[in-house]
Amino acid sequence: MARTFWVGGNFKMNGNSASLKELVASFNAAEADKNVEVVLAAPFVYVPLVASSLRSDWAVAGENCYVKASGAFTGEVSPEMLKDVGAKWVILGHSERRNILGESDEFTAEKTVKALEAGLKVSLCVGELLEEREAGITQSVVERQLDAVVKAVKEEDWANIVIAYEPVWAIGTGKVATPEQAQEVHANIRKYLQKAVSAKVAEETRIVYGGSVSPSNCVEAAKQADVDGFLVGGASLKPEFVKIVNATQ
Ligand SMILES: O=C(CO)COP(=O)(O)O
Repeated sequence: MARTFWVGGNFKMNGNSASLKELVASFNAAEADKNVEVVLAAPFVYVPLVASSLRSDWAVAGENCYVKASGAFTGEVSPEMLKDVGAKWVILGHSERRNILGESDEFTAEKTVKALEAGLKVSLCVGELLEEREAGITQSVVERQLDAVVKAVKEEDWANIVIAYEPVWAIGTGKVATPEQAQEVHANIRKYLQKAVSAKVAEETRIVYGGSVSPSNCVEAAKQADVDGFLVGGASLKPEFVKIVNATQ
Protein backbone atom coordinates (compact mmCIF):
# COMPACT_ATOMS: atom_id res chain seq x y z
CA MET A 1 0.00 0.00 0.00
CA ALA A 2 1.40 3.38 -0.97
CA ARG A 3 1.45 5.76 1.96
CA THR A 4 -0.20 9.13 1.24
CA PHE A 5 2.40 11.91 1.59
CA TRP A 6 1.59 14.06 4.63
CA VAL A 7 2.77 17.63 5.25
CA GLY A 8 2.02 19.48 8.46
CA GLY A 9 2.64 23.11 9.29
CA ASN A 10 3.22 23.90 12.94
CA PHE A 11 2.75 27.63 13.56
CA LYS A 12 3.90 27.18 17.20
CA MET A 13 3.23 30.39 19.24
CA ASN A 14 3.30 32.67 16.20
CA GLY A 15 0.92 34.83 14.22
CA ASN A 16 -2.07 37.01 14.93
CA SER A 17 -5.52 37.41 13.38
CA ALA A 18 -4.29 39.64 10.58
CA SER A 19 -1.16 37.67 9.67
CA LEU A 20 -2.89 34.30 9.79
CA LYS A 21 -5.80 35.54 7.65
CA GLU A 22 -3.28 36.70 5.07
CA LEU A 23 -1.34 33.42 5.23
CA VAL A 24 -4.49 31.31 4.86
CA ALA A 25 -5.60 33.44 1.88
CA SER A 26 -2.25 32.76 0.20
CA PHE A 27 -2.59 29.01 0.81
CA ASN A 28 -6.17 29.03 -0.48
CA ALA A 29 -5.04 30.66 -3.72
CA ALA A 30 -2.06 28.34 -4.24
CA GLU A 31 -1.81 25.33 -6.51
CA ALA A 32 -1.12 22.53 -4.09
CA ASP A 33 -0.65 18.86 -4.91
CA LYS A 34 -4.05 17.22 -4.38
CA ASN A 35 -2.43 13.88 -3.57
CA VAL A 36 -0.82 15.25 -0.40
CA GLU A 37 -2.59 15.37 2.96
CA VAL A 38 -1.98 18.81 4.47
CA VAL A 39 -2.59 19.78 8.10
CA LEU A 40 -1.98 23.19 9.68
CA ALA A 41 -1.52 23.44 13.45
CA ALA A 42 -2.43 26.80 14.94
CA PRO A 43 -2.33 28.21 18.48
CA PHE A 44 -5.58 27.31 20.27
CA VAL A 45 -7.09 30.79 20.02
CA TYR A 46 -6.63 30.87 16.24
CA VAL A 47 -7.93 27.36 15.48
CA PRO A 48 -11.49 28.66 14.77
CA LEU A 49 -10.19 31.40 12.48
CA VAL A 50 -8.00 29.01 10.49
CA ALA A 51 -10.62 26.24 10.45
CA SER A 52 -13.35 28.55 9.17
CA SER A 53 -11.29 30.19 6.43
CA LEU A 54 -8.94 27.45 5.19
CA ARG A 55 -9.47 25.58 1.90
CA SER A 56 -11.60 22.51 2.51
CA ASP A 57 -9.00 20.02 1.23
CA TRP A 58 -6.58 20.98 4.03
CA ALA A 59 -7.21 20.24 7.72
CA VAL A 60 -6.50 22.05 10.98
CA ALA A 61 -4.80 20.79 14.13
CA GLY A 62 -4.35 21.91 17.68
CA GLU A 63 -0.74 22.05 18.91
CA ASN A 64 -1.49 20.23 22.16
CA CYS A 65 -4.43 19.13 24.30
CA TYR A 66 -5.23 17.89 27.79
CA VAL A 67 -6.35 14.42 28.91
CA LYS A 68 -9.87 15.28 30.15
CA ALA A 69 -13.00 16.32 28.25
CA SER A 70 -13.88 19.12 30.71
CA GLY A 71 -13.50 20.12 34.34
CA ALA A 72 -11.44 22.14 36.76
CA PHE A 73 -8.21 22.27 34.75
CA THR A 74 -7.54 25.98 34.44
CA GLY A 75 -5.76 26.91 31.25
CA GLU A 76 -6.12 23.54 29.55
CA VAL A 77 -7.97 22.68 26.35
CA SER A 78 -9.62 19.31 25.73
CA PRO A 79 -9.57 17.26 22.53
CA GLU A 80 -13.37 17.57 22.47
CA MET A 81 -13.05 21.38 22.46
CA LEU A 82 -10.55 21.27 19.61
CA LYS A 83 -12.93 19.10 17.63
CA ASP A 84 -15.82 21.43 18.44
CA VAL A 85 -14.03 24.40 16.84
CA GLY A 86 -13.06 22.55 13.69
CA ALA A 87 -9.77 20.76 14.37
CA LYS A 88 -9.37 17.28 12.92
CA TRP A 89 -5.84 16.70 14.24
CA VAL A 90 -3.64 17.45 17.23
CA ILE A 91 0.14 17.53 17.57
CA LEU A 92 1.27 15.65 20.69
CA GLY A 93 4.67 15.07 22.26
CA HIS A 94 6.36 17.96 20.51
CA SER A 95 9.88 18.40 21.85
CA GLU A 96 8.94 21.87 23.04
CA ARG A 97 6.24 20.28 25.22
CA ARG A 98 8.59 17.53 26.40
CA ASN A 99 11.62 19.74 27.06
CA ILE A 100 10.24 23.18 27.99
CA LEU A 101 7.00 22.08 29.71
CA GLY A 102 8.44 18.84 31.11
CA GLU A 103 5.83 16.49 29.64
CA SER A 104 6.68 12.81 30.05
CA ASP A 105 6.40 9.88 27.64
CA GLU A 106 3.50 8.52 29.72
CA PHE A 107 1.60 11.83 29.75
CA THR A 108 2.06 12.09 25.98
CA ALA A 109 0.73 8.55 25.60
CA GLU A 110 -2.30 9.33 27.79
CA LYS A 111 -3.00 12.43 25.68
CA THR A 112 -2.74 10.30 22.55
CA VAL A 113 -5.34 7.86 23.87
CA LYS A 114 -7.75 10.65 24.86
CA ALA A 115 -7.34 12.56 21.61
CA LEU A 116 -8.02 9.41 19.56
CA GLU A 117 -11.05 8.58 21.73
CA ALA A 118 -12.40 12.07 21.05
CA GLY A 119 -12.05 11.47 17.31
CA LEU A 120 -8.94 13.52 16.59
CA LYS A 121 -6.02 12.20 14.56
CA VAL A 122 -2.62 12.57 16.16
CA SER A 123 0.72 13.79 14.89
CA LEU A 124 2.99 12.17 17.47
CA CYS A 125 6.43 13.75 17.74
CA VAL A 126 9.56 11.91 18.81
CA GLY A 127 13.22 12.78 18.62
CA GLU A 128 16.54 12.95 20.40
CA LEU A 129 18.51 15.82 21.92
CA LEU A 130 21.94 16.70 20.52
CA GLU A 131 23.73 15.05 23.45
CA GLU A 132 21.68 11.89 22.95
CA ARG A 133 22.66 11.74 19.26
CA GLU A 134 26.29 12.32 20.20
CA ALA A 135 26.06 9.55 22.78
CA GLY A 136 24.78 7.17 20.08
CA ILE A 137 21.43 6.57 21.78
CA THR A 138 19.08 8.10 19.17
CA GLN A 139 17.26 4.85 18.52
CA SER A 140 16.77 3.92 22.15
CA VAL A 141 15.42 7.40 22.96
CA VAL A 142 12.95 7.27 20.08
CA GLU A 143 11.90 3.72 21.00
CA ARG A 144 11.40 4.72 24.64
CA GLN A 145 9.13 7.60 23.50
CA LEU A 146 7.20 5.26 21.19
CA ASP A 147 7.00 2.40 23.73
CA ALA A 148 4.74 4.45 25.99
CA VAL A 149 2.27 5.00 23.14
CA VAL A 150 2.49 1.41 21.87
CA LYS A 151 1.51 0.21 25.35
CA ALA A 152 -1.41 2.64 25.59
CA VAL A 153 -3.15 2.38 22.19
CA LYS A 154 -4.76 -0.44 20.23
CA GLU A 155 -3.33 -1.76 16.98
CA GLU A 156 -6.14 -0.20 14.90
CA ASP A 157 -5.43 3.23 16.45
CA TRP A 158 -2.23 3.48 14.42
CA ALA A 159 -4.33 4.21 11.32
CA ASN A 160 -5.00 7.62 12.95
CA ILE A 161 -1.44 8.40 14.04
CA VAL A 162 1.34 9.99 11.99
CA ILE A 163 4.79 9.76 13.60
CA ALA A 164 6.89 12.92 13.25
CA TYR A 165 10.60 12.28 13.75
CA GLU A 166 11.98 15.63 14.89
CA PRO A 167 15.59 15.56 16.08
CA VAL A 168 15.69 18.35 18.66
CA TRP A 169 19.06 19.63 17.42
CA ALA A 170 17.51 20.31 14.01
CA ILE A 171 14.46 22.26 15.22
CA GLY A 172 14.61 25.97 14.52
CA THR A 173 18.39 25.79 14.23
CA GLY A 174 18.80 25.71 10.45
CA LYS A 175 20.76 22.44 11.02
CA VAL A 176 18.64 20.08 9.00
CA ALA A 177 19.28 16.34 9.33
CA THR A 178 20.70 15.00 6.07
CA PRO A 179 18.27 12.94 3.98
CA GLU A 180 20.39 9.88 4.92
CA GLN A 181 20.21 10.66 8.65
CA ALA A 182 16.42 11.03 8.44
CA GLN A 183 16.07 7.86 6.35
CA GLU A 184 18.15 5.83 8.82
CA VAL A 185 15.99 6.77 11.80
CA HIS A 186 12.72 6.42 9.85
CA ALA A 187 13.70 2.93 8.67
CA ASN A 188 14.59 1.97 12.24
CA ILE A 189 11.24 3.30 13.50
CA ARG A 190 9.51 1.15 10.88
CA LYS A 191 11.49 -1.92 12.04
CA TYR A 192 10.56 -1.09 15.62
CA LEU A 193 6.84 -0.85 14.70
CA GLN A 194 7.03 -4.24 13.01
CA LYS A 195 8.45 -5.78 16.16
CA ALA A 196 6.41 -3.84 18.72
CA VAL A 197 3.05 -3.63 16.92
CA SER A 198 2.65 -5.48 13.59
CA ALA A 199 3.92 -5.74 10.03
CA LYS A 200 0.74 -4.01 8.80
CA VAL A 201 1.20 -1.01 11.10
CA ALA A 202 4.90 -0.80 10.17
CA GLU A 203 4.02 -0.78 6.48
CA GLU A 204 1.09 1.66 6.66
CA THR A 205 2.10 4.26 9.29
CA ARG A 206 3.34 7.55 7.87
CA ILE A 207 6.68 8.65 9.36
CA VAL A 208 7.39 12.30 8.58
CA TYR A 209 10.50 14.38 9.23
CA GLY A 210 10.62 17.72 11.06
CA GLY A 211 13.51 20.08 11.78
CA SER A 212 14.50 23.07 9.61
CA VAL A 213 12.60 21.77 6.58
CA SER A 214 12.55 24.40 3.84
CA PRO A 215 11.57 24.74 0.18
CA SER A 216 15.24 24.23 -0.71
CA ASN A 217 15.95 21.02 1.23
CA CYS A 218 12.60 19.23 1.04
CA VAL A 219 12.89 17.70 -2.44
CA GLU A 220 15.92 15.52 -1.67
CA ALA A 221 14.54 14.44 1.71
CA ALA A 222 11.19 13.52 0.14
CA LYS A 223 12.97 11.02 -2.13
CA GLN A 224 13.95 8.82 0.82
CA ALA A 225 11.99 5.57 0.93
CA ASP A 226 10.80 5.95 4.52
CA VAL A 227 10.23 9.73 4.56
CA ASP A 228 6.47 10.05 4.11
CA GLY A 229 6.24 13.81 4.51
CA PHE A 230 7.23 16.65 6.81
CA LEU A 231 6.27 18.57 9.90
CA VAL A 232 7.32 22.13 9.20
CA GLY A 233 7.79 24.91 11.76
CA GLY A 234 9.19 28.26 10.65
CA ALA A 235 8.69 27.70 6.92
CA SER A 236 4.96 27.03 7.43
CA LEU A 237 4.45 30.70 8.28
CA LYS A 238 5.23 31.77 4.72
CA PRO A 239 3.32 31.32 1.44
CA GLU A 240 6.33 29.28 0.17
CA PHE A 241 5.17 26.46 2.49
CA VAL A 242 3.22 25.26 -0.56
CA LYS A 243 6.57 24.40 -2.21
CA ILE A 244 7.11 21.89 0.60
CA VAL A 245 3.59 20.50 0.08
CA ASN A 246 4.57 20.05 -3.57
CA ALA A 247 7.95 18.45 -2.78
CA THR A 248 7.13 15.20 -4.57
CA GLN A 249 5.75 16.75 -7.77
O1 LIG B 1 9.39 21.76 15.43
C1 LIG B 1 9.19 21.74 14.22
C2 LIG B 1 7.87 21.34 13.68
O2 LIG B 1 7.05 20.81 14.66
C3 LIG B 1 10.24 22.13 13.28
O3 LIG B 1 10.47 23.49 13.40
P1 LIG B 1 11.40 24.23 12.32
O4 LIG B 1 10.88 23.79 10.95
O5 LIG B 1 11.18 25.69 12.57
O6 LIG B 1 12.80 23.77 12.55
